[in-house]
Amino acid sequence: MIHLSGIHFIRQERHILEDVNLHMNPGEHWVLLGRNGSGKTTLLELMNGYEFPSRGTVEVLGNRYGQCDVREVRKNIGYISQSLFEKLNLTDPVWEVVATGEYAYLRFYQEIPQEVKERALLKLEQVRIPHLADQPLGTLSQGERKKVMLARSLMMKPSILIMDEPAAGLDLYERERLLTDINDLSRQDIMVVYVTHHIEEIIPLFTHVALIEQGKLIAAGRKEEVLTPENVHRAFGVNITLEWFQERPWIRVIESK
Ligand SMILES: Nc1ncnc2c1ncn2[C@@H]1O[C@H](COP(=O)(O)OP(=O)(O)OP(=O)(O)O)[C@@H](O)[C@H]1O
Repeated sequence: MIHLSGIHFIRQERHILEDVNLHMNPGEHWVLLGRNGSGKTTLLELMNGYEFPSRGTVEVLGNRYGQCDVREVRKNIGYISQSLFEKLNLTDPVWEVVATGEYAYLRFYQEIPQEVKERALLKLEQVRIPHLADQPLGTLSQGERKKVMLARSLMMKPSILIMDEPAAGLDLYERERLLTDINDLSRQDIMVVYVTHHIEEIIPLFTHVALIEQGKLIAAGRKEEVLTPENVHRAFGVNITLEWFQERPWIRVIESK
């Protein structure tokens, strides 16, 4: 599905990604985990074809970037990020914001077909906020806004859904509600790629983890094998113990004296 091979990404003489090899196959759901500035968002931008590597190849859904029409490939990729949210109009009603996801437009300039409106309402039900359909986007809580983004990205039936820190800034309650909706995606035929710095956001849906540190992959593979205290220490520079509870990893920080 997504194959990054021998990726180097150099900008302004800085080696931002160095020899990254990452292969994500059908049936897998991935978390990219690493500190601030480690290169996670850059990896997502390469997968979306918004950036091109200085060296190496990117292949998504059987299409090699540089030899295909990236815009066509993007029609199968949902992307949830803060920068996309900032482009949406806060005065638009929620159902309309969701409906625009159908065509990957930011706004409609003509009447929205009834069938598209109905599908938008269904998506809002799926993320458990049907009652907010007519409210302007700007009146929603941060957690509700993230759910709108999720519903919107599902409108075009993506094969891959890429999320860049969707739970950032949410309180515990809102974060867990959003994670429940994301976990429910296991019932659909969508590969999820999720970026975070928080280990406890690795919900049961996710099968694989890639740990990144200063542009290099420390480890990538099945989550149980990658999430060792040694690897986490290499990625975050913090000593921890890690416990699995209800299929999620939870950490305790060990103070170094
Ligand atoms: N086009 C660019 N030109 C110069 N520097 C860049 C460019 N793109 C990314 N960087 C730098 O590369 C590093 C990695 O950035 P990136 O946004 O990928 O990190 P991240 O892991 O997503 O961080 P965060 O968790 O803080 O969002 C940062 O230091 C950033 O400033």
